Amino acid sequence: MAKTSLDKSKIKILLLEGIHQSAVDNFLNAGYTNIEHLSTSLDEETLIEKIRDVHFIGIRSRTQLNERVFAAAEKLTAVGCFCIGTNQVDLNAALARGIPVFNAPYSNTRSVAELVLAETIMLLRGIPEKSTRAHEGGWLKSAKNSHEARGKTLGIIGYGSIGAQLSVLAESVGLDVIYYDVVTKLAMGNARQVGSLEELLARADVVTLHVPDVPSTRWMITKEQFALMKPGSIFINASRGSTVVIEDLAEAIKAGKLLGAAVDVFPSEPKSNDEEFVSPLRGLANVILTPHIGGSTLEAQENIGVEVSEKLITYSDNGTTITSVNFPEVALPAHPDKHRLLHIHENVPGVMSEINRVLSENDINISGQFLQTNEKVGYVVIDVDKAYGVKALEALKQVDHTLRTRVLYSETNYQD
Ligand SMILES: NC(=O)C1=CN([C@@H]2O[C@H](COP(=O)(O)OP(=O)(O)OC[C@H]3O[C@@H](n4cnc5c(N)ncnc54)[C@H](O)[C@@H]3O)[C@@H](O)[C@H]2O)C=CC1
Ligand SMILES: O=C(O)C(=O)COP(=O)(O)O
Repeated sequence: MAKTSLDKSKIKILLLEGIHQSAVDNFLNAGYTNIEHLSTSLDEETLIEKIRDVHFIGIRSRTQLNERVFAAAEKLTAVGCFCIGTNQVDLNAALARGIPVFNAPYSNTRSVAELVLAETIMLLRGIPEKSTRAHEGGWLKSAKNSHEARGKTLGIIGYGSIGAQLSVLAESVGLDVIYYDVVTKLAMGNARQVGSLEELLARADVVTLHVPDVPSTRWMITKEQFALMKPGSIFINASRGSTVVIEDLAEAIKAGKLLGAAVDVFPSEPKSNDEEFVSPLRGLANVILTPHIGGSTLEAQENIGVEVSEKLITYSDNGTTITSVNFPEVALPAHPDKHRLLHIHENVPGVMSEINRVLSENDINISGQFLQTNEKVGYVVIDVDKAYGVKALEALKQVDHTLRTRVLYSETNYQD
């Protein structure tokens, strides 16, 4: 088993928001036993207190890791977002402290695509309203405003992992698919990319959003965009609540411009299942409201638990940062007979020569070196002979612009 600089039982892991047990099992199997596993998110003050002695934190979309939280997280080594979105994490604050952030870019995409296809069909048939009326003792048997999906046009905004999968599923029930993306994307099946958002809005019977929360998508759908949509069309958002002006959506539905909507994500979401959900969409007919559960299936959550815990374990055991969303990516081989030094520094000229100088001045023999940088940070990994572990780490700590250092001891000569 790989040896880290700290005894694994001293490496504290905090998992929030009901992360799947598969993650806990994975950590335990890898020798990490100091795990706190909570079913909820934490408010900022509690999180700040708790994170002080945490080495690895696992969160989902609800926990905000901002500058204040990072400032308190003195021992934090890496962050795992057990979801796709990383907008809840101040990635620059993490990077400035030499903390890589990982996520699970694919594991819940199918769950979202299935839900959106199901909602498309339900909304085209006016099922939410008919079902609500039946529960109340009413009987809305009518074909008015009810349509088959076959031959209707589905407009997908953001043709990434979710949008592209939805495209394939949608064609299988006879929907014609068009999509708009800021990047030219390979079309699945018979889908066609359109040149502008305006064109997509004007042509689609059902519009669905699958973009990340980035500056270009903030409030990208407002009353102006609803005005461009076909009368009687349907709008779906399972991306982020920051993309749509929700009051404008409520207006478009009340005015009868849209026949229905399904919304899974909101500008403001309850912090826990005990908090009231407040929204201008509440009570509107033919509107499906779901509590941010697009990716919440047992299958997705189990896979995410495995995927992200593996990334954290690999970083802890071996230093590999492949697929990190904010950090220079380095893929590293095993180091059975060498100690491994990890040095994270500000990316300014001269740091590498300084590192090599201090190692050479201390007569430390380098047997392997790996370097990757991004705009702000450099990540260098140096394998050295087993005799030099602690000495070399101390030398590296003296280098100007150092953000963080760690040593991973040789698997054949563990020193705590
Ligand atoms: N409701 C839920 O539970 C879930 C929500 N999500 C959300 O869905 C988002 C999308 O997920 P993926 O498809 O996996 O992401 P992705 O990164 O694979 O795809 C996003 C696509 O949006 C495009 N895009 C970016 N800015 C755009 C703009 N201004 N206009 C048009 N297209 C733009 C990108 O080029 C990319 O093709 C995530 O970022 C996350 O916020 C993801 C999983 C679950
Ligand atoms: O994967 C994402 O980005 C999601 O929005 C899902 O978030 P969750 O893990 O359900 O809090």
